[in-house]
Amino acid sequence: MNIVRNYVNELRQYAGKRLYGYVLLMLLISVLDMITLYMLIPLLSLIGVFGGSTGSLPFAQLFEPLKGLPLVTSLAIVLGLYSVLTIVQGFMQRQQAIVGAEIQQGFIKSLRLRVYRSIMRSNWTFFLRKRKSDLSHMLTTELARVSQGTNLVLMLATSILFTVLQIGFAMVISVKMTLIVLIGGGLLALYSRRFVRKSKAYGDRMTELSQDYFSGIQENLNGIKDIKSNMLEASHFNWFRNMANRLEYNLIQQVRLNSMTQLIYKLISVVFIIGFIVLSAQVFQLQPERSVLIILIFARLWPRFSGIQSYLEYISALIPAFHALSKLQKECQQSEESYRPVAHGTGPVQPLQDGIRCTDVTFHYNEGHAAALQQINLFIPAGQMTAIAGRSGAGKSTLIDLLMGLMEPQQGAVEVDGQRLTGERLLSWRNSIGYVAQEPFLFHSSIRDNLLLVKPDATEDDLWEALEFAACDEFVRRLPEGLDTIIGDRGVRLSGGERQRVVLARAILRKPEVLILDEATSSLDTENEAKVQAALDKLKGRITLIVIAHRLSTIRNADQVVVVDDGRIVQMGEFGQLSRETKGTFHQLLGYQNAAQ
Ligand SMILES: Nc1ncnc2c1ncn2[C@@H]1O[C@H](COP(=O)(O)OP(=O)(O)OP(=O)(O)O)[C@@H](O)[C@H]1O
Repeated sequence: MNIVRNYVNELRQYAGKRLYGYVLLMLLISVLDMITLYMLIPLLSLIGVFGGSTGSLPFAQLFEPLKGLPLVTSLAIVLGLYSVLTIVQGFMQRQQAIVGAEIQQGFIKSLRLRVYRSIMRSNWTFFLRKRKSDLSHMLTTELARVSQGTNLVLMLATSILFTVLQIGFAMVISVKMTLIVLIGGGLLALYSRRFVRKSKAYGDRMTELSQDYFSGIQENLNGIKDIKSNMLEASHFNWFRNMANRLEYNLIQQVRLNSMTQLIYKLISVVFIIGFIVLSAQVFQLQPERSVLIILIFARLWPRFSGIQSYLEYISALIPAFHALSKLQKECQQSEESYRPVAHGTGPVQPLQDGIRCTDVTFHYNEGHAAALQQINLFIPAGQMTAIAGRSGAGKSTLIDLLMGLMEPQQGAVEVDGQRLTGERLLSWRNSIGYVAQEPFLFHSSIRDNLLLVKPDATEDDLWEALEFAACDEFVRRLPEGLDTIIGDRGVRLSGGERQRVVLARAILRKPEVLILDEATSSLDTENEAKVQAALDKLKGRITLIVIAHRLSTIRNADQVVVVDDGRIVQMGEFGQLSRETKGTFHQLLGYQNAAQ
């Protein structure tokens, strides 16, 4: 129930005055509806039905003047009035539809922006916990369901208002008859609550199923090369078919439920109408014009009434989507970065003076699981090159992530120039870093756009200087449109080595205080690696370099090599010195590599 209240509150807060405008239009349309309905009686009376009498109806005196007029004139007046009212009502309905759509779309846009902003402001640990496909699912399918729900809520409100007004009108015609209908309707609504609950259960199931469907498709498409090369198409198609069957089953069950309640309402409406006619004529002995009017009212009201039930069921099925989005926003808020993000290039930058220090740092990805890093004590001096080496899974990338302030250690501290990495200091620290990840990421856009992303005001010369640094100027010149060549989805049209070099150029373009390379040259051939190596050597002393390298030859010139094994620092020192420690891990790693070459 809370979630419904939250939803309505959010909708009210967003729509503000427009919501009142919408309600006012609803009210006017319903009133006009009643008037046009009421006008049918004098019309029928004029053509001789009810023996020309409407005297027993409320407001009947309004039609008295018509009686003295010739039939054609009075008919023309009534029909003219009827047409004008219907046309005005039509215009109002159009306006109501537009305002409704504005409220619905505007609300969804604001929700979409809020959810996406919350996701963007979340810290790295949040993304480690979440499946990316779940986030895409929230921003697409679940938002679309909430949008659909918003439309239904507005329609439900319209139906409720219409129903209340028509019931009020019916009361004026016959209190007893209306009370009978109300009691019947009330009992039916009570009985129908079970259908609403069942529909909510289908909605919950739909959220789960569509989440699995979405993540499955995304994973399969990401791994399509493996699937094809290992002939796994058939088993993946089976998974897909199974998923499609479950989605189909769930939706059909929901429609079965909804159509069942509609059928019950229809059957009951037949009983009501028959009972009504018998009661009005035989028991309450209503005048024919009153009977016709009240039957007309309820005949039109009943579909609305059953519509309310139908809306309630569909809305209940869509509530889980809003719940899931609210939960996601809450999670994001709990994982919010300690600083407010700023536009790229506008944030503070603080030069690294002394260095980065880790004191007794211990980090677990999951509570209760083995630590990925334990008791790390390390100092990375400013302006020097520090290399991190170790076996696969030793904890090198985890250490880098902690140094960048992407994650916080559960024990110990990471300090930059003696300051903890929180709030403004974290912002200025991140702003000072150029980072090249293991799997370099490029947008589907031109090379120029990919570079300008980090420094929009870079000149042509700046761009080429960065490309030259990363040893990719030659291959970019050879591309059909040079810098303006569009590179495919995540840069797939470039080779692994070319991608790495463009990303390195992008990182260097910012002229960062600290350059962090996580196996950033692993896909380069020997010639290009030597070029990048020479360029990095030139940077020594000017910026702080932190490098993870599998190929140990690339860190020969490092000022300091840190060897990590099983989450601990096992050796630390200068390259030559470590290679001479014959019992050490580093010597072993060197031995494996020499043997492999
Ligand atoms: N997101 C994660 N959740 C849980 N455990 C993780 C996660 N990322 C890494 N680990 C674990 O932490 C340990 C260190 O991983 P890390 O990626 O830091 O190693 P690495 O030395 O960089 O390895 P590689 O050279 O293969 O990239 C590994 O045991 C790994 O399984």
